[in-house]
Amino acid sequence: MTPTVPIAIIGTGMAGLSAAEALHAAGQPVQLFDKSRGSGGRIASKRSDVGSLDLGAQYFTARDRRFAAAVQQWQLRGWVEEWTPTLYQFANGVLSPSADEQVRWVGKPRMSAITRAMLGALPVRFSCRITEVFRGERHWHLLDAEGASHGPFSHVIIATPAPQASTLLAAAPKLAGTVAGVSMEPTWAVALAFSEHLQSPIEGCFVQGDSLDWMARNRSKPGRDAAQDTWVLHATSSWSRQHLDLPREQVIEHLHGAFAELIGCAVPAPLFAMAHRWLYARPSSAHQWGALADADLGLYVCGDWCLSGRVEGAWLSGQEAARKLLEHNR
Ligand SMILES: Cc1cc2nc3c(=O)[nH]c(=O)nc-3n(C[C@H](O)[C@H](O)[C@H](O)COP(=O)(O)OP(=O)(O)OC[C@H]3O[C@@H](n4cnc5c(N)ncnc54)[C@H](O)[C@@H]3O)c2cc1C
Ligand SMILES: NC(=O)c1ccc[n+]([C@@H]2O[C@H](COP(=O)([O-])OP(=O)(O)OC[C@H]3O[C@@H](n4cnc5c(N)ncnc54)[C@H](O)[C@@H]3O)[C@@H](O)[C@H]2O)c1
Repeated sequence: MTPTVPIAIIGTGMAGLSAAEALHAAGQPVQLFDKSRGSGGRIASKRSDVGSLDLGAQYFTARDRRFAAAVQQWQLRGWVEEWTPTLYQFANGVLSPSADEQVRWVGKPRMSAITRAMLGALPVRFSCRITEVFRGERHWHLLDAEGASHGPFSHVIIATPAPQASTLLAAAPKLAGTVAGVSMEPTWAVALAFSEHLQSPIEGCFVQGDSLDWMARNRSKPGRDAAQDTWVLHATSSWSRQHLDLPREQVIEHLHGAFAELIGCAVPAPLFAMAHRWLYARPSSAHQWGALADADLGLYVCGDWCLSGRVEGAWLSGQEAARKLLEHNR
């Protein structure tokens, strides 16, 4: 490996940052890219007039020993805290308490605080959508949507949802074929804020319904702005797929209605409402790939969809991409 030529990492979600951290710790220079204005990907917190709202990942669990050790470090640094919501479930038309023993973690004071802290001072270019990944005589180069080229790079790690990764894999047709076979499901997310606190004990609720899948009281998480009663609602994959192009106001109206019917208390008109569409929210099925690679070429692909489709899976997949890269180039 030529230590002065950096490794390009496309995507600053949990998978890309996990790979970046591992490579940086091994003394390898990295250069990150993201099409968004900030890091985090689906670990997203939207700043709004009613405080910061976690619109993507709501919390995460740590079942793998290695991930649990990383989370322990994050906790010591104050990046994450345990969230202990009063949990409910809605199943077969019945709303009931559903407490359990599962430890659930959230970023503090917002979910995206974790990825922001992981990025630290690593070199990154935001608002830079990579459209092409190509190999020159010795090194890799990237082309962005503005037509600018970036490089040279010794290796490239693509850490995006599968449908976005497959379009960047023209240099490795076999890998591209595998990745193109992964489908991902959408999720509509809606945030609502009420000026008065709703008369409900619910802080998180797993819903088995036609349209709603999950609802959470944002202010029940540690470090959140508690002035308003803010809620985040997620629609099911199938409702989201069927209503992919519904105007945002209608998505808000529908999910607000479903929420009001379910929660069992008076629900006034929200003083704030917004909707966000996640096109590639979760893989349709889980895989056990860890990370994918054409190691001879120097191309690696990682993301939650290579494993469990959760924050933990994304972190593990990034670690695995870095491990494969370092091992192949020892
Ligand atoms: C609504 C919702 C709720 C969820 N709830 C939970 C939960 O409660 N618990 C849990 O564990 N998981 C949850 N998840 C899943 C979790 O968010 C993901 O598993 C994890 O964040 C994925 O990380 P990633 O790095 O693989 O991908 P991403 O976070 O999607 O990161 C990919 C990054 O690549 C960038 N990118 C894409 N294409 C390009 C390009 N061409 N050029 C440059 N940059 C590009 C994107 O902007 C993005 O920042 C949820 C997801 C959603 C959407
Ligand atoms: N909306 C999306 O796009 C998206 C994408 C990825 C993950 N997620 C969600 O992220 C969560 C992460 O999963 P995890 O395994 O880390 O967390 P987890 O163990 O809390 O939940 C896993 C699943 O188990 C069930 N469950 C857990 N505790 C329950 C309880 N007390 N009462 C009733 N049902 C309960 C729910 O169906 C839940 O979806 C899941 O809820 C998943 O649906 C959502």
